[in-house]
Amino acid sequence: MTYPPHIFADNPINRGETERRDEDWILQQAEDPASRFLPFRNLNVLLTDQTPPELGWLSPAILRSLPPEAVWIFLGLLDGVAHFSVDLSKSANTADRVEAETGWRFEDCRTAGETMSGPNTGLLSHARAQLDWNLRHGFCSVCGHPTEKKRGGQSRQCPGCNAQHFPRTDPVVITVVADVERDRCLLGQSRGRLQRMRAFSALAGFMDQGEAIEEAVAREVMEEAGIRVKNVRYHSSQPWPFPSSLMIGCLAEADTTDINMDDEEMTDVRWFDRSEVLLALDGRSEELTVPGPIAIAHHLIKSWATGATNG
Ligand SMILES: NC(=O)C1=CN([C@@H]2O[C@H](COP(=O)(O)OP(=O)(O)OC[C@H]3O[C@@H](n4cnc5c(N)ncnc54)[C@H](O)[C@@H]3O)[C@@H](O)[C@H]2O)C=CC1
Repeated sequence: MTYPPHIFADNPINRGETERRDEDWILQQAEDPASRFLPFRNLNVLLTDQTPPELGWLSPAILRSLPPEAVWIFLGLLDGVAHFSVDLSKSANTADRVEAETGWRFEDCRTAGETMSGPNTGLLSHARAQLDWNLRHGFCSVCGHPTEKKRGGQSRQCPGCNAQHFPRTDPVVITVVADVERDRCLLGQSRGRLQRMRAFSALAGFMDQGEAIEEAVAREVMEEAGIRVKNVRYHSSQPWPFPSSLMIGCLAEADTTDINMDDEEMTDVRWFDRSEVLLALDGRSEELTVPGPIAIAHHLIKSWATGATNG
């Protein structure tokens, strides 16, 4: 990894690719008192009451208070110890009891990413995305039959038609476009979260099928801002588990500079001078607010503004 790891990246776990092929081994690990379970409630994660908080791991005893259909997945091994995640959404009493007995709390994962420290945010993004995928794929998309968890939740299989299903990741390109001649960069405010925060960010959008990264960047910037780009360069990437995106961070140069905004998706698109962007990164600009360090957008903007390149 050439960039200092992003929040939600740098997962320390060994995913146990060989071990997870043995379904009996997984069941044994799920009963081993040394194993650890990370509970989620409505995709909110259990966090400890430390400062900063850490992931709230429980012992396998938690499984005994859950109905047999409760969804749990094998994440992998840390120092040889099996680590799992488990869904408590349908067991409100158990979830309430866990909070009362530990003094810990279930927290929205984005907030968790902002408040935790260290590489365990990578483990959190892995656990959230994989649990969410398993919860959403209880039925076969080919024949409609209920599916079965395989390899500890790394895939699902349909006993009706034998189709195998694997977790999907949705690639999203996100780009800071520079106007090299006038030393400014292009940022936009999309409807929704950025509009509510009155913030501007790098332009982002889901990749289409049959599209290269460079093509997706050019299309998204043209769609949202009406600007043609050249010299698209990859910067770094960030897993973004809401629910299953992979942010592909890029830098590009403007080939044209007249903005023609898509006002269905965007509320504003503007060029910002480097001096204004540097102030905004420090939270000292009256004109511009940019996303915080949890977002790859922040690091792309910073790379451009400070002249730092990556790779
Ligand atoms: N970590 C970061 O720095 C940033 C992360 N993001 C994330 O990137 C993603 C895309 O960003 P935006 O385009 O602003 O998002 P958006 O969530 O506003 O999506 C735009 C449109 O794409 C469609 N869509 C939703 N899910 C899709 C999917 N899986 N595949 C294809 N199309 C889909 C929907 O019609 C939606 O209205 C979002 O998950 C957003 O949270 C966006 C900007 C910064």
